[in-house]
Amino acid sequence: MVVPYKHEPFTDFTIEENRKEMEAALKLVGGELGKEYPLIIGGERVMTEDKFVSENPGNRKQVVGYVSKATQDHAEKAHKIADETFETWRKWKPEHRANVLYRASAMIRRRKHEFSAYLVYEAGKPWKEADADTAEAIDFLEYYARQINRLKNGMPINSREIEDNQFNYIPLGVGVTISPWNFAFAIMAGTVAGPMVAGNTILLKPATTTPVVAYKFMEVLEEAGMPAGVVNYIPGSGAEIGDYLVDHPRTRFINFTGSRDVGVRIYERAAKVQKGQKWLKRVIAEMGGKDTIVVDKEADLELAAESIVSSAFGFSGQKCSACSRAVIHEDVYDQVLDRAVELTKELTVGATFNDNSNFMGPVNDQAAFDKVMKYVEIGKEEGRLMAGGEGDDSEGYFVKPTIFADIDPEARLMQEEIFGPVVAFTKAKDFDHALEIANNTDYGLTGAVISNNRARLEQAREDFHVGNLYFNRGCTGAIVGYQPFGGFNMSGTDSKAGGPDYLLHFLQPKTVTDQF
Ligand SMILES: NC(=O)c1ccc[n+]([C@@H]2O[C@H](COP(=O)([O-])OP(=O)(O)OC[C@H]3O[C@@H](n4cnc5c(N)ncnc54)[C@H](O)[C@@H]3O)[C@@H](O)[C@H]2O)c1
Ligand SMILES: N[C@@H](CCC=O)C(=O)O
Repeated sequence: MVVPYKHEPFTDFTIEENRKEMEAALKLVGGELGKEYPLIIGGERVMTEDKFVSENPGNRKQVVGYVSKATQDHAEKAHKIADETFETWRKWKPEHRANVLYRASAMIRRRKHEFSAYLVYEAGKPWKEADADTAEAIDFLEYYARQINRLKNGMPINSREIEDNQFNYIPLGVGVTISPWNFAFAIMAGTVAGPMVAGNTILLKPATTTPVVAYKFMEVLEEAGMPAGVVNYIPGSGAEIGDYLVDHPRTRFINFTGSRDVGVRIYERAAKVQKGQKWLKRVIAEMGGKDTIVVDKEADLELAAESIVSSAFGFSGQKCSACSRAVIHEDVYDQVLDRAVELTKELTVGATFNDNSNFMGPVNDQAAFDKVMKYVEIGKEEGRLMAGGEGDDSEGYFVKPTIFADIDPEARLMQEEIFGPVVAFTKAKDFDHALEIANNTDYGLTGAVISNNRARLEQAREDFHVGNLYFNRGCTGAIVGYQPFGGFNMSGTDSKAGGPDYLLHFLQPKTVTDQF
């Protein structure tokens, strides 16, 4: 019998044995860098001339891998194979599909640090962040495998004397998973595993800067017993194959995680019924955030400063959940700001593949570096620079953790997703005003309130309009099965990854009445 779900524990790298194991994994993966990777279509390896160069963002000269780039012809072939494979995969017993995920998860757990090492090289993650990403990938596989077992017999409904009514869930068909680079393993694996275990077949288009870790995941799925053609690996550019896959009349659903602009584009395109299309496509689009921590006047101010700093600068602020706005009651504003600045100035920034002591690694690539530095310049015009404000892209893409004070709630720094280590502070005259500012964005993903006043926390529970709300802690770090994750408004369709309803997005209920 399968034991009840429990999330994968994080590794404590202050323990020497763990540190040594991670160093050994980094060495092992270091020896694998620079390889060429093919597409995987129906289990077949297809090497293309044209390749993505996946670089280490902490050392731009280091190539992590050369990854084959799918064309529209490859996408078409993969689509056909996924369509054919659906006819057999959908008939697999749900518990047998779940067994593939249990096996894959066990294999990843045994090679946990190896996967984290890929994330350190390919995404520039600090060890702790890489370890959390790998743990979350394991969690998604374990959790969704259990969830399909919960749904496999449908739901009870009523029957009259002369009939037997049954209500069951069946899969949808071929889905396209389009994943981001920032949780290059967890989100990629979760957005594949959920629909897959539900009986759908998948075309996986991973982010172009982190395709190698996705290839390693494909190898695990295959070794764990996934039949050829169930998940097809087709990295490619958004412009060349992204639109093609979204528009394809045989695409049944799109499971997207990424930026608001791309999510909205996919949503609009998928709404158009194409020639030969027999259904309305489903779109699951989890998008950006502009997340706020509110600090009340009655609050643990040390906790407030620590929560803001860790949520703003963990993984260089490159989380959709990252705190990019701190809204502080005017009575305690200066104290919280000063302490956050002090804590921020203690943080170290540098490469993480050769040094675990750096709190922050690089940002993702040149485009991310340029974007963050552009916002630093905007911030200098919109407010007071209190910490950071500098970047260095000579070896890798490093930006110092940056705090701006006294930013107007309507300013660009308070409204636009930066996706880097920049947080804007603003003053609220009372708690109502703080919530008003917190809700004043197009997004609605995460938020936190630091307060010792129960009535105000309860007020926030009702009025702070975000998909994931936290009290007296930071606003990042949702755990699969404990804090189902997804946002409101322009943060997306609120699919709640890692939640009990998630698989229903990839299933359709069918009612059968047998009259006697
Ligand atoms: N809400 C969430 O759960 C969540 C989680 C992680 C990241 N994010 C968001 O993701 C963004 C960062 O990730 P990113 O930079 O990889 O996002 P992105 O939108 O640039 O890319 C995401 C994916 O979309 C693909 N893509 C680009 N153009 C496309 C097109 N025309 N058609 C189809 N696919 C296309 C990319 O290649 C990539 O695989 C941030 O906005 C962040 O907030 C949200
Ligand atoms: N689920 C992650 C964020 C994912 C988006 O980047 C968190 O809760 O911090």
